[in-house]
Order: sequence, then C-alpha cells, then structure tokens
Amino acid sequence: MYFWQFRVYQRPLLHPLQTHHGLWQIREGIIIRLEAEDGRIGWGEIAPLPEFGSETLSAAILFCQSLENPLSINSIFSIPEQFPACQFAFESALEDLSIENKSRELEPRNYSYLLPTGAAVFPCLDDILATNQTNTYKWKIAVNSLPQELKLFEKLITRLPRNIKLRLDANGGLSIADSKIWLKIADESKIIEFIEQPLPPSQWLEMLQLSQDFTTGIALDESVANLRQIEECYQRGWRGIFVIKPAITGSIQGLRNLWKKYPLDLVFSSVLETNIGRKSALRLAQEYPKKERALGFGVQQWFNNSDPDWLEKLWTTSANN
Ligand SMILES: O=C(O)CCC(=O)C1=CC=C[C@@H](O)[C@@H]1C(=O)O
Ligand SMILES: [Mg+2]
Repeated sequence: MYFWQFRVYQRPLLHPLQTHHGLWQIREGIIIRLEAEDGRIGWGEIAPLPEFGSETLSAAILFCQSLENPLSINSIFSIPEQFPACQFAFESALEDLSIENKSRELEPRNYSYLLPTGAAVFPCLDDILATNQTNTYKWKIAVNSLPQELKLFEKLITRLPRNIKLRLDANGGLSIADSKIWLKIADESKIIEFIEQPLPPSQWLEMLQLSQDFTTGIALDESVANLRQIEECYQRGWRGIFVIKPAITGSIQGLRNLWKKYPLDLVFSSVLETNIGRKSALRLAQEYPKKERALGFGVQQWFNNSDPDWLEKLWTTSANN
C-alpha cells in the first residue's frame, strides 16, 4: 500500500505559446508523491491538456480528492481511461519508486526545438541556431493567414542551414485547400520532416487521403491523444506518424503494449510538463526501440528553470491533502 499526497502548481511560460488552439500563458498541473511502506518515494505529474481531450485540471483535482489513501497497486491500475493524465502520473510514480537511474536528459541533438510562432522567430533565430546542437526544429502554423505564413516560411527557410529538418504543426487549423498548398511546398522544399495535424480530428479520412497524395509525412497529434484513438487510427489504416504525448496518453503500460502490438511510427512529444513528468515521459521514450525521430522535448526554453528548489517550495508552502 502507498500513502500519497498531491499539490497543485502553476508555472508561467516565459513567453506565451501561440498556436491554433490560442495563447498558452500558464502551465498548470498536479504533482503527486507516493510513499511505499519501506519509505521509498516516487514522484508523478498530472499535466492535463483538455484541448487534446484529456481531463481538465479541475476534474483531476476532484479525482485526486476522491481517490483512496493509501493506494494499492490494483487501484492505480484501475484508474478510469477518462483520466489519462492521472493514469500516467500514478503509474509513473509507481515506476519511479523502483527506478534506480532517476532518468537523465539526452543530448540536445536528440530533441526537436520548438521555435517561437510566426515572425517572433526571427529576432532570436541566429542565437537559437548558434546555441542548439539539434538539426530538428518545430514551427507552429495556422495562426496567421496563409499568405502571411507562406511569406514568413520563405524567409525562415532562407535563414536555416540546409541540413535542418523542420516540423510544421497546424494543430488542426488548416483547411483542406491550405493543407494541399503547404504539402506541395513541403514536397518541393525537402526541408519539412512532417506536417503535424493539418486538419481537425473530425477530418481523419481527408488526412488519410492527403497522406496518400503527397510525399511529405503527415503526423497525427490531436487525433491520437490517447490509447483508444491510437489503436483505432491504426486499425482504420493510418500508417503515418503518431505524435505521442505520454503525459496525456494514459496508462504507461498500455502504451508499451500498443507499440509492441503494432509497428507504430512514433514521435514522442512534451505537454510542457515539469521535470517530474518530463523524466517519466523521456524514460518511456528511451524504451521505445526506434530512435530515428527527434523527441519533441526541446521545450525547456519556454520556462524559467532556474529554481532547483521549486518542488520543495511547492511541498512546504501549499497543502492540497
Ligand atoms: O512536440 C513538440 O515538439 C513540442 C510540444 C508541442 O509542440 C506541443 C505541446 C503541447 C501542446 C501543443 O501546443 C503542441 C503540439 O501540438 O504538439
Ligand atoms: Mg502538435
């Protein structure tokens, strides 16, 4: 049995992240602390992303308030799939209890660096390129008008070295016509690794058709935000890329079982979680056997990471249970 505690946190982004979903200014979540009977401690993080279909923060807080304490292993693996961020957090904390190597950061070249959206990328681009040893970058689209973004894109690729791979993420905000324009440009430019979620999840069949009409990869993200959606998309014929955000996908064991059951082309992606959730997600990503694609965890620059005592302060200054 495991006694546990939780604390709600707020973590402002250094600069708002602009996407088709809107402006993201504060990452909110819950840190959980599990204590085994022998005194071992395991940490986990609930980092909801409701625009991707996960539970909301308030629903997660209510769930934590209603959950038994102490917990059994069976009760952890019985968390309903309607709470995928909670499933991830409690399974992570359970695994964290018995993990010796408390996970390690990979070399920067293993990460895709999330660039500022739109024209905001240009003032800092030279510094970013000079200080980052990665060759994979991600840039949000479907925020400004198509003509504006095509103009910015042309300017951006003239500033990028030739060996760069660029990921474009529309967060489901393009029309079919605009998606075809971007995919045609991507096919010609040869710099685009993939276009992420060009259309909304409701236009899944249209995305399947686009993936057959163009050579540039298409990656599903919002369409495959949890285990059930991943399996459904594969069974319905998706053989393109699956962007997996472990922190909101649900059961860690369930995700392992899926990638053993199907030959999935996965790109692991952050939900801008703290180091607690990041550590578990990266540990999982490092278990995944295919290593060709950079991890979507080049996001630390979006936060002020200078306070090594943030967790201790959270635990001593606030009490949720
Ligand atoms: O996947 C990455 O490279 C970084 C993470 C990232 O892009 C996102 C994190 C969370 C929400 C989204 O705005 C965005 C995404 O859609 O992938
Ligand atoms: Mg995405």
